[in-house]
Amino acid sequence: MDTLQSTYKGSLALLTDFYEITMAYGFWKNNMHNRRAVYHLFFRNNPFNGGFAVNCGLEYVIDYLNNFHFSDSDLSYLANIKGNDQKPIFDPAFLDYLKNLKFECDIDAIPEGTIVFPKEPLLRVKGPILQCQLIESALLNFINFQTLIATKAARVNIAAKGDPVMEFGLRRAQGIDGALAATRASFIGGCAGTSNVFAGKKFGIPVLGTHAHSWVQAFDDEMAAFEAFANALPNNTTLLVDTYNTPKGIDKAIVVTKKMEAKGYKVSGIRLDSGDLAYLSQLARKKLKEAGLGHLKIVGGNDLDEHLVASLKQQEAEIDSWGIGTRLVTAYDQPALGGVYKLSAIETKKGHWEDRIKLSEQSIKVNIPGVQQVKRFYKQGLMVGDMIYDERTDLSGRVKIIDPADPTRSKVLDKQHLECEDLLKPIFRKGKCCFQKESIYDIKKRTSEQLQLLDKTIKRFINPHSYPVGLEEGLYKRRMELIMKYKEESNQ
Ligand SMILES: Nc1ncnc2c1ncn2[C@@H]1O[C@H](COP(=O)(O)OP(=O)(O)OP(=O)(O)O)[C@@H](O)[C@H]1O
Ligand SMILES: O=P(O)(O)OC[C@H]1O[C@H](OP(=O)(O)OP(=O)(O)O)[C@H](O)[C@@H]1O
Ligand SMILES: O=C(O)c1cccnc1
Repeated sequence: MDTLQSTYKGSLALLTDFYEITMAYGFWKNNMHNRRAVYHLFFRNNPFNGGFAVNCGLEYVIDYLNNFHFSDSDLSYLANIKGNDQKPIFDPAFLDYLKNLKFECDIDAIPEGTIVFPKEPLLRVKGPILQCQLIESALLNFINFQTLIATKAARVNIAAKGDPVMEFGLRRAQGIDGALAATRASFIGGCAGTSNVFAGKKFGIPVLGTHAHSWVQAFDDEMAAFEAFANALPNNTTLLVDTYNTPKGIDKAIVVTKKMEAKGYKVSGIRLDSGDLAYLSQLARKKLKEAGLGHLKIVGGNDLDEHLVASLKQQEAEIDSWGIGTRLVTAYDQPALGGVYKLSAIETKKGHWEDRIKLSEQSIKVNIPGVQQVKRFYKQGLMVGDMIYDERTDLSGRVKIIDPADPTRSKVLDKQHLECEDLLKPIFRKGKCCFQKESIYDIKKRTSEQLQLLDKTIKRFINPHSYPVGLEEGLYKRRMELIMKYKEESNQ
């Protein structure tokens, strides 16, 4: 299914920052628009002070690029944008050029659900510079948000230790796509399903849920509310027991459940949404067991995140499944990933590429030049290090990776003895998609398999161990030489 276009019908070419279009115009005016360039999309720090991120959002990128075109109404909108002289900024011949523009870049990207780390390219775009530049903002929008939420979901699921986590975020999400994309990313990150029915239909993922406090308030008493709900949905009933008094609510749910079970129905369980979730869930479990209903599931929620879930687990809360909204879909403690898209090489003559960097006071912010690829090394079933290298480099035998932020940190990786794979896979060639779209279930499976390959010291929430990502020695030297060259030039 075409996820993006079926929601946002028509052209999305204007889903960009205005400066991308003014630069495109500048390239065209200077007859540079067909000069080939390479850009990489990457982030600099793991979100949530964690040790990893879950790559997500590529499907939106593919949909967007498969349909990339400027519609007539886009062009007439651009034709009406005026400069300081009150005259149109763009030459009509440029708008004609945009009208006939066909996307023709090569894209390589890391598949969704892959565990990724700072500095490494999640996506590489190579092609006419005007086209590479125009798509920057949309690509960052898709990948930054979904990677952030998939990572949050993975963390919550790690804390839940295999218990199902239901994503309940629609009502607190940042707008429609903030909810939709967050539901998709949460599922990929490990959630079992969503309360968002629109997203459930669109992505083909399970919809789940219980009932609200308003259901109980709508009846004269709680028992009547429970009975009415259980009778209406006898095989899909989870009763919310905390509207008035939780222990009494549990007792009433037990009475109603026993009646339903006597009639042969299967009630799912109860939900707790306030108070001390450890104490109340233990109390509920005791009461349920005493009533012979130990098999009922207890759902817990209320402003939870990975830290509270971990704490509740440590307190031996008797919670079987978790309902999590606000803090998951809004990435409450870190509202943006901060991924960037940087030019790293340009073709100056046919077949001759020149490295490009942007200097910064902070050396970590200086980007990596070249045409990058990422090689991941594995040892005894665990990921042991990632090497960013220039794909034109001949790599034979042992390779050394160096941390660009701290050259004293280096690691020798032996290509002969370690298993390894290149992470960036071909997605578009000359503007044509060459990647078989993956089902959301396969992507979710990849996340869970990849998390198994990651040492537990990297998955912990407090002071996680930092996974080794370094530059291949030759690329490290090239970057340093470029930094020195540009620094010397700017000092002259
Ligand atoms: N045993 C526990 N350990 C740590 N945190 C808990 C525990 N039980 C609940 N919490 C969390 O503490 C916070 C308490 O929220 P809050 O002060 O709003 O209380 P409440 O019970 O929801 O009250 P209200 O009835 O007003 O909604 C929530 O984020 C909840 O998930
Ligand atoms: O706490 P979150 O992680 O954000 O999870 C979603 C919340 O949304 C609902 O509350 P709300 O008060 O909106 O409605 P309700 O009457 O159904 O509880 C639900 O009860 C959860 O507490
Ligand atoms: O079904 C639920 O229990 C639910 C749905 C949305 C938000 N909070 C809870």
